[in-house]
Amino acid sequence: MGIWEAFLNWLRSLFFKQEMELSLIGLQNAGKTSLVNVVATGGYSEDMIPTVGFNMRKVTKGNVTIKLWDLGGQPRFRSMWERYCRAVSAIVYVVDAADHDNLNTSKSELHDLLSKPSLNGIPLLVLGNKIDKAGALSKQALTDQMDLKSITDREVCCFMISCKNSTNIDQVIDWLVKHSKSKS
Ligand SMILES: Nc1nc2c(ncn2[C@@H]2O[C@H](COP(=O)(O)OP(=O)(O)OP(=O)(O)O)[C@@H](O)[C@H]2O)c(=O)[nH]1
Ligand SMILES: [Mg+2]
Repeated sequence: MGIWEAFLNWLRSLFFKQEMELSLIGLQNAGKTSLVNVVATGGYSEDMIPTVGFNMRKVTKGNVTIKLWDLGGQPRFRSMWERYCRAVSAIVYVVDAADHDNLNTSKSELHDLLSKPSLNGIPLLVLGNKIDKAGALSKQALTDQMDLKSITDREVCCFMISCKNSTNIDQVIDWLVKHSKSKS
């Protein structure tokens, strides 16, 4: 390519660079760290270590750089969720759609978090994970059980995914990219 074209490309990359920061929340074992791995590298493992505290990872998709805060879901880490959600463009809440015993806890933790005034209006993406498992809920059932219809003060979206089989991960990435902010 000519030098002029190269210059234009460079200029374009400056102007169209987007970035976003988001937090991954949800109970332990929901699959948050697995989702980060699938989005970042496409890799999946059964052998996961529970997240202690949090991890930060940067992932680039096209022109968008996404800074991901992957938080621990065990009860002792839940009190810090709110702090890591304050400045984000979106909250991603991961639910194990096949773990019927913990759905109620997952629902109340979500609604508790959203009741914090500091998080007013931040868009929410709810992901029902592990749909490869027999007994995983349908999207409608998850929407009902998580009482998502009662959330009316912000944008709410829900997808059913499997980190294991990479099902609907592209939809998740599309949604995230659409919610990124322009840097310039
Ligand atoms: N069958 C199935 N298992 C999954 C899927 N996604 C994650 N898992 C498994 O669920 C377990 C927990 O995954 P993690 O990603 O560590 O869960 P987490 O939400 O990060 O857990 P904490 O860090 O403790 O909050 C691991 O054994 C994963 O292999 C999926 O789509 N299908
Ligand atoms: Mg984790």
